[in-house]
Amino acid sequence: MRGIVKTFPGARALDGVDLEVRCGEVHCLLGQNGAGKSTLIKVLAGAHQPDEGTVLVDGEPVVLARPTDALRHGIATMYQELDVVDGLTVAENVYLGHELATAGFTQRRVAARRTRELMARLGHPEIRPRTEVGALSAAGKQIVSMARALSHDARVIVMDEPTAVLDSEEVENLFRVVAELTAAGIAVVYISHRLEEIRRVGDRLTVLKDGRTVATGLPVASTERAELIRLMTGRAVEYAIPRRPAPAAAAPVVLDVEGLELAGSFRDVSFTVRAGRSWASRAWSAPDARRSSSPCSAPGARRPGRFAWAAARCAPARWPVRSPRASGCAPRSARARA
Ligand SMILES: Nc1ncnc2c1ncn2[C@@H]1O[C@H](COP(=O)(O)OP(=O)(O)OP(=O)(O)O)[C@@H](O)[C@H]1O
Repeated sequence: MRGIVKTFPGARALDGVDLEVRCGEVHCLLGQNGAGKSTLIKVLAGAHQPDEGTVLVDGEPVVLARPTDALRHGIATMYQELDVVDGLTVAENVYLGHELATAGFTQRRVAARRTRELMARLGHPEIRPRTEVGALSAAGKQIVSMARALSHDARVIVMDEPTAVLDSEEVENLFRVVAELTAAGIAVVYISHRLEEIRRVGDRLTVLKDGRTVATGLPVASTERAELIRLMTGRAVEYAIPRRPAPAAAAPVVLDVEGLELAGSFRDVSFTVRAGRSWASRAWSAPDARRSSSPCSAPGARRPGRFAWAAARCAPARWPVRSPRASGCAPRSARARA
């Protein structure tokens, strides 16, 4: 992609972006919110038309006027907001928009067989072709979306925040699939905000800021984290994440949680938070600490600090949560702090 410009009313989303992706690499696309990543991949997917710039496939300029053009050139996109149809079966979703040429019953049988093969390749043979997609978890729907990308014989697969809906085991499976795809020469454009993940999975990276390419083709392995933050924010790391003065060791406890449990979601979570401290959760990395479908998993509740309070408000049976008042702090300021 060369010199891509895209303007919306009131926003110049892309202001001359360059991106070069090679066969068999994982090319990570980084940038803060609003940097232009989604707009760029929508141009690549044929969903947006650029105002200026060129897209080249194998060195030849192509026009991606609609999503089917992108697919024809082997570019498939898995969007963050899962684009599967709940009321259709897995096989119908995989072949949606490019139904097999054979008719009726034969078509359904062939689609089912190929879908089974794709699911086995993706490490999920338990996802049956005739299952209705609405019955699958978010992670299952993502696998269907990936199977659809593979069914197009894609040469470039764009993954927009693919791990956002996955737990740690499913993330490992995704990384395995990505390694298999790249070993077969398929290029993956990988968008993520998680720098550790990029470090694990990526080969090269491109950083966008305010609709411009600020770095492209950097090797992931030798690019320091601090450099990435500087490129994304335009500021050195000490300014992007200012140092906080260390809290006094004897600072009062504002929140004290012991043996927190929500059946099927997490167990035995204990922590205390002292005034002036931030608290980083380890709960979500515990083997059995999975995302909950309870009200505790409401947006924001996954953020560790708020999680503590959101969980406290859900109040299941076994929660010896000691109130800030008991530890001698004014509840109001404690709540504000948390
Ligand atoms: N359809 C639209 N109409 C108007 N402005 C838009 C539209 N789509 C994107 N923008 C604007 O373009 C800029 C780039 O947005 P974009 O969604 O591409 O960023 P992003 O890097 O993907 O951010 P995020 O990580 O939050 O998804 C933002 O200022 C956004 O508000």
